[in-house]
Amino acid sequence: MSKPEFDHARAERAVRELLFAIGEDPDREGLKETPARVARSYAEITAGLGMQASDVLTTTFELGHDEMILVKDIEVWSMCEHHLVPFTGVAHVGYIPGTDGRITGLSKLARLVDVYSKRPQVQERLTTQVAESLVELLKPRGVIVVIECEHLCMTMRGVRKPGAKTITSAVRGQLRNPVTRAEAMSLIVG
Ligand SMILES: Nc1nc2c(ncn2[C@@H]2O[C@H](COP(=O)(O)OP(=O)(O)OP(=O)(O)O)[C@@H](O)[C@H]2O)c(=O)[nH]1
Ligand SMILES: [Zn+2]
Repeated sequence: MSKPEFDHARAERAVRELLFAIGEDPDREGLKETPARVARSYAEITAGLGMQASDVLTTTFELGHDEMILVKDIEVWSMCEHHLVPFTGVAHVGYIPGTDGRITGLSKLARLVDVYSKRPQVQERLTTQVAESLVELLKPRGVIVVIECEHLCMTMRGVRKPGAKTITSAVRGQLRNPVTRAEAMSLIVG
């Protein structure tokens, strides 16, 4: 699949239109550079659209490790696809290597979260995409992904419930076993 290109000129035109729509003057001093800034900012916060999991899950090692590996508290900044405002929190990503004992670099798990969070998203899909790409690319015996986020669309507008957290999980393979799952959850919560 070819990478979608970010169209800066189009984004700038759209921001200029939006400024008109809210009754602002995009040509006034303080706003002159705003369309270009917002376009650059959107290119950055949607950069995951131009990437796929295989771009980041590159380094794998044959370590013969067959116990769970868990990276917790990975910072998440994503964008709610309904309102285009951020949702933010943490992701916990764990897996039990496959029978070949192949593992990946720890940072790659955090990069994987970035691939799927840097785009318009819903939290449920983000959670499943991270889990399923690990299943596909690492062939692990089990995977657990738990994501806890606060959605600014529920905080700064609409229902206005600051502090409300949404928790989603995706569990695959041996981590569905109640004992293994409980061990993973105790590491995440503890
Ligand atoms: N399931 C799910 N819902 C989300 C997510 N992000 C935002 N939403 C919800 O998407 C819904 C969109 O509802 P709509 O009724 O179409 O939009 P709205 O009128 O702006 O809704 P309010 O936010 O209730 O004011 C809202 O209930 C949001 O809370 C997400 O990641 N997952
Ligand atoms: Zn929203």
